Amino acid sequence: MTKFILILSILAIIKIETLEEGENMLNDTIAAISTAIGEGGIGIVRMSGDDSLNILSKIFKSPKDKDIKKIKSYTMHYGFIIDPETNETIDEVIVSYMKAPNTYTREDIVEINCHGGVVAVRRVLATVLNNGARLAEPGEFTKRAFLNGRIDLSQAEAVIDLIRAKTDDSMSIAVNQLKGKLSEKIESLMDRLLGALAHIEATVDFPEDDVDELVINKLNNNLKSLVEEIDYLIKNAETGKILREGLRTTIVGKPNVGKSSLLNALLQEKRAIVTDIPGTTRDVIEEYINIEGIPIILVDTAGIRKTVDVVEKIGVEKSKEYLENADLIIFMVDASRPLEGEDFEIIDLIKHKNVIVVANKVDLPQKIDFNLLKENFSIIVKASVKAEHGIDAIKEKIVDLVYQGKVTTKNDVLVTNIRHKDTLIKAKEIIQKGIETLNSGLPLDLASIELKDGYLKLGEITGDTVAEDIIDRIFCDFCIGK
Ligand SMILES: Nc1nc2c(c(=O)[nH]1)N(C=O)[C@@H](CNc1ccc(C(=O)N[C@@H](CCC(=O)O)C(=O)O)cc1)CN2
Ligand SMILES: Nc1nc2c(ncn2[C@@H]2O[C@H](COP(=O)(O)OP(=O)(O)OP(=O)(O)O)[C@@H](O)[C@H]2O)c(=O)[nH]1
Ligand SMILES: [Mg+2]
Repeated sequence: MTKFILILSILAIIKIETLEEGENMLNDTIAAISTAIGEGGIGIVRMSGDDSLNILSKIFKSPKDKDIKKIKSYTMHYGFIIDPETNETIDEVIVSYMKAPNTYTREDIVEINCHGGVVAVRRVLATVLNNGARLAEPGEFTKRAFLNGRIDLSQAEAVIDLIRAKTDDSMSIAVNQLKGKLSEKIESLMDRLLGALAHIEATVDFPEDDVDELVINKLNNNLKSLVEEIDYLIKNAETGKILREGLRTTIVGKPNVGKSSLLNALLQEKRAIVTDIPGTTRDVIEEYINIEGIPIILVDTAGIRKTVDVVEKIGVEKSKEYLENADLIIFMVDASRPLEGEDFEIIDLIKHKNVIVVANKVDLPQKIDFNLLKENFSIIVKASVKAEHGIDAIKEKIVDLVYQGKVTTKNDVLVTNIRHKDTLIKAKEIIQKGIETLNSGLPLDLASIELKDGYLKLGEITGDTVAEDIIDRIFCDFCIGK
């Protein structure tokens, strides 16, 4: 039992260390513009920290001469921001005050609602900074919410996913994560690991007993089902990543097959120029579309062919670059013509990738040899973009590829973040090693070393057991004012 207690105390120390390191920087009051700059009718300057209300009292004047230091939490007040040095009125505003600890950061928060536009908001921010606040780093408000224990790390990461969500589905996954659904799942896995550890320690404390076969079996079963659950999360993470980041989908093909026509059809607008002249598209066109909740970054490229035209040549090189980074390639061919050299060149470039072949122009007499396509690709859709035929079939194939036959409901816990996925993969490997050790005939407590490591690894997802540099890297990706 003593070792079990030792493990718990190690965990406690790790936790205290992360909190203490954070505390040094938590004393000052930070400020930033929290709304898009120069857009919209109102802009918000937000402060967080002990000094927020005091700073406000230096720069705010209410027409009714209210004592701003005595206002109640969660109330709003009308007045003016005045530069105390020059007595100049900067803006007419409404301010709100939220008293710690029931706030976004768990610190005192003051928000100044100014007139939108670039100048007003920037000058109000400058006044706040001149009177005692420090400019917040990107994500620092949310980082404080994390360091002060209101949310854990995976919840904090969900905040940025929420802001960047491109479809309703990616939004609802982020909201679930913000509400702590992923954390609950990870914590329950960690609890079960701790249970297994306790079990091992209890057994090791009675060395005179033979290690019971039953005990090992039970541990094995528990740990294997734990690994299966981790595996399930890892398997679905590919879908999760696409829902979070979007599916990079590149349309390629030789000139004039109808690539830009397909982009326009999927976008339902005349975005790209379409002509019957081969080599019409010269630059890369990138647009967002939403197919049944899946965010798609759709890329139309210059038709790939050998050309002496300098501009087109650069376009063709770019097309090839985009092929490299695509999650999915839509390879378009002209069904009214036999496959030719340029098609085969492209086939060579893409045959080992994720490809949907679209055989376009089936409204015309067909001359293409489908067997040649089938030799290299398994998904082939016949379409006539001009006759608006086959577009839905293309969308269906995309959805199938993303979900790969798996039905994930909105309430399923879905891992969307690569950091989480990588951490789960590592945790799984460590726990599997633990299972091996457990069954190797070596002393049981050797396995507990690995299981403890697995526990610490899982804790990196919620931030329970995570190094400062990882935390810094996460928050520096945030936008300013969040
Ligand atoms: N004006 C404004 N709107 C905003 C935000 C903000 O900071 N300011 N938010 C910023 O992202 C979001 C709201 N997020 C928030 C999250 C927690 C708390 C908060 O005070 N939580 C308290 C509970 C308060 C209560 O129940 O009365 C707590 O957890 O103790 C506030 C806002 C979106 N809208
Ligand atoms: N008959 C027929 N013509 C089509 C179809 N789809 C596109 N076209 C025509 O084919 C020509 C080329 O279309 P684009 O969409 O510009 O082709 P592209 O592949 O983008 O061509 P580049 O940009 O030059 O590489 C245009 O005249 C289109 O109207 C189709 O399904 N059937
Ligand atoms: Mg084109």
